[in-house]
Amino acid sequence: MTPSTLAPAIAPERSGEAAGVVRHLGSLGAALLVVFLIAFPLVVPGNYYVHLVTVIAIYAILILGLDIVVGYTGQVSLGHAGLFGIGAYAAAVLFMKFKLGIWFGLVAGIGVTSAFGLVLAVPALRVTGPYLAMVTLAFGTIIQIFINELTPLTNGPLGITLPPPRVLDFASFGIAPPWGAAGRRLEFYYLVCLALVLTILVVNHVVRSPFGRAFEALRDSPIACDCMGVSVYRYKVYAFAISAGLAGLAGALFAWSERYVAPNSYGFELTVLFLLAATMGGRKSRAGPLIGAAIIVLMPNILADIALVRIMAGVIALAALAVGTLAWLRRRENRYAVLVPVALCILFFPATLAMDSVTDFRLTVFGLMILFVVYYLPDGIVGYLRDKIPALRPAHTGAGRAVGTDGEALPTRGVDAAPADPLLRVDAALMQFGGLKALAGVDLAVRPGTIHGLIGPNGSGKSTMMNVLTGIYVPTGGAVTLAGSTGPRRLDGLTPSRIAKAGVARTFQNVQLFREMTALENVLVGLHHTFAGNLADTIFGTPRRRREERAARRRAAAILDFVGLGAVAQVEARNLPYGRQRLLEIGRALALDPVLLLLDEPAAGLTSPDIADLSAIIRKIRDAGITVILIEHHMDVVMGLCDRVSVLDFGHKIAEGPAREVQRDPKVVEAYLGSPVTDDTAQAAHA
Ligand SMILES: Nc1ncnc2c1ncn2[C@@H]1O[C@H](COP(=O)(O)OP(=O)(O)OP(=O)(O)O)[C@@H](O)[C@H]1O
Repeated sequence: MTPSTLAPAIAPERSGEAAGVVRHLGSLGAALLVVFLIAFPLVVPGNYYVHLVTVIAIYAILILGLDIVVGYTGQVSLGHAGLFGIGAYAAAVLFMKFKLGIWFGLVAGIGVTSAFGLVLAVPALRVTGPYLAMVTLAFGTIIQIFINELTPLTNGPLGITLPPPRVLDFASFGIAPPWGAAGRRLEFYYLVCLALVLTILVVNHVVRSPFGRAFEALRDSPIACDCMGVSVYRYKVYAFAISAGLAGLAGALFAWSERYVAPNSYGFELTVLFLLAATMGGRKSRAGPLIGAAIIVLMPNILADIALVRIMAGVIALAALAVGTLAWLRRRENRYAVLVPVALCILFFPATLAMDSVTDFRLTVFGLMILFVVYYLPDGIVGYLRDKIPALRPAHTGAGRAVGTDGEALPTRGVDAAPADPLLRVDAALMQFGGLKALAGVDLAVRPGTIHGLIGPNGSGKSTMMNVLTGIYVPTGGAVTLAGSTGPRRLDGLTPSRIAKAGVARTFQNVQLFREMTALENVLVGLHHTFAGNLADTIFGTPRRRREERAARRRAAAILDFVGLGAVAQVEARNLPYGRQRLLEIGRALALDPVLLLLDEPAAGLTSPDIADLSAIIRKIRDAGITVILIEHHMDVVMGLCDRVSVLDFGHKIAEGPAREVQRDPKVVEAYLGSPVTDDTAQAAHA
């Protein structure tokens, strides 16, 4: 490759050694958690504190699940308190009606809540943003009303009382419990701890799997995710169902922990608390939900003790004063921004002195905490620490893990059509936006194994054609047909993900990478179709799942090498220079094993050396047997690469043929220069 902004190797964001340290830190954290959970009731006796840790662990299970929806897929759910309530009632009703104990309750909690989660997700996840928030909020409210009104099943407002849970049923085996009454009380505590540890393991497996990558990808760019053959809707539903299952598990445990369920325990206030915990702890981490759960469980206890609140308010006020003073003395840029939070933190101290109790202002305190998190801690406590201490950043890509580069970048996928027959046919494509015909009956025939240029002035309909070919737009009229081994297949009307699976990959005019994912992970999303493993394989981390992951990583590394990005495999896409982002988009598209690759202005914004590298890569792609449609404004690129060129103008095809011939076509010259062709203008156009 020629020296260019594409070429200089970027120091990988984190060396393999550092990533190894992170993995060790993660394992160390997990080991410390296990030791803490085992030792806690032995070191700190007393039911009160054991119960406190039990509730923190139960909430953490729910928030770990909520993080999959909120942190990974970027959706908002205000319905998780409702799901928590369903889990609790599933366990409680099972006992009240059939005297079935805790184990049945846990299974029912997970099963019933996952089913409710699916019922909610299937319609709700067709909408996004505020609409999704409203639908899930309505769900939570309806569940609470139902629980209240369905008295024959739920005992209505009176609630259901449960006996102490019997985790190990020694009596059934006719043996006496080997430990005394105090030990029997701890059985439930250790069951909750086990559930928490298993939840952490399962969530780890899920988020590091193709499922987890799909969740992150759909948050970063839903359109690119669909065009990689990963159905955004389907994976949102998966995320919601997994999250609901964990909410159900937490709910069932909570019912047996409190030994009482009542409708008003699962209202809007709890939903707000869960969201506060998920955002304050820090998204996309296992530590974040634990920290968040601890905060929301301990906070009401702290707020109930006014003396403790005053001490804490005093400490916060002093810290805020120090931060504010330093910001002003050092004339930091953020000194105006910190003014309001510093003033609020300082004023909080005299306010606590004036009050006898802050319990009644609990919701106000939580509201202020949410505001604080949203404005000053958007990535939560864990996000803040990761920002300040690079060694804590996640090694979720397995950075540093040896990735073999012996994989084959582009397996030759036989061209199914005979070379003379077109691989892609577009017949009379019509795309109308109101009164505007962006495509007014365009025909196109793209021969296999060629680079077919699609050019035209701005607004002539090129990107619209790309969007029609990839299913982002359903054409108003006409047909799109792709040749295949089983005969021609109509693409118009199919979803983008189905078209992608049929073998049509694309890049975007405005780069659409999965920004928070590394280069390697971006390509792995493109390789999603190579994973046959299902959700059970993912949850249990089966040998098949591990085998597929290893093969995909080898292949992804080979693809990155193919596009010259091997050295930056572990760099997050958002941190790559623009030229490399464009190459990464091409690599990701190649991972789909396409028969047809659509490149939408790949040279836009690149320097001349970058364009030379890019042209070499596009040629290599064609030589590997992949047909390319190239939209490009750089005429030298089009002339140098394209076997045939079609020219659009105002939604009509005005010329087609070999590149050199088309360049001289008077209609083309006129379309580009905006005036009828003369000898002078023709010369100018050729230049
Ligand atoms: N979603 C849409 N809604 C309404 N009009 C649209 C939409 N998409 C494209 N158009 C219009 O269709 C016409 C063709 O746009 P298109 O983006 O396909 O042109 P283009 O040839 O790709 O232009 P450029 O080279 O600037 O990217 C333009 O007039 C554009 O405003």
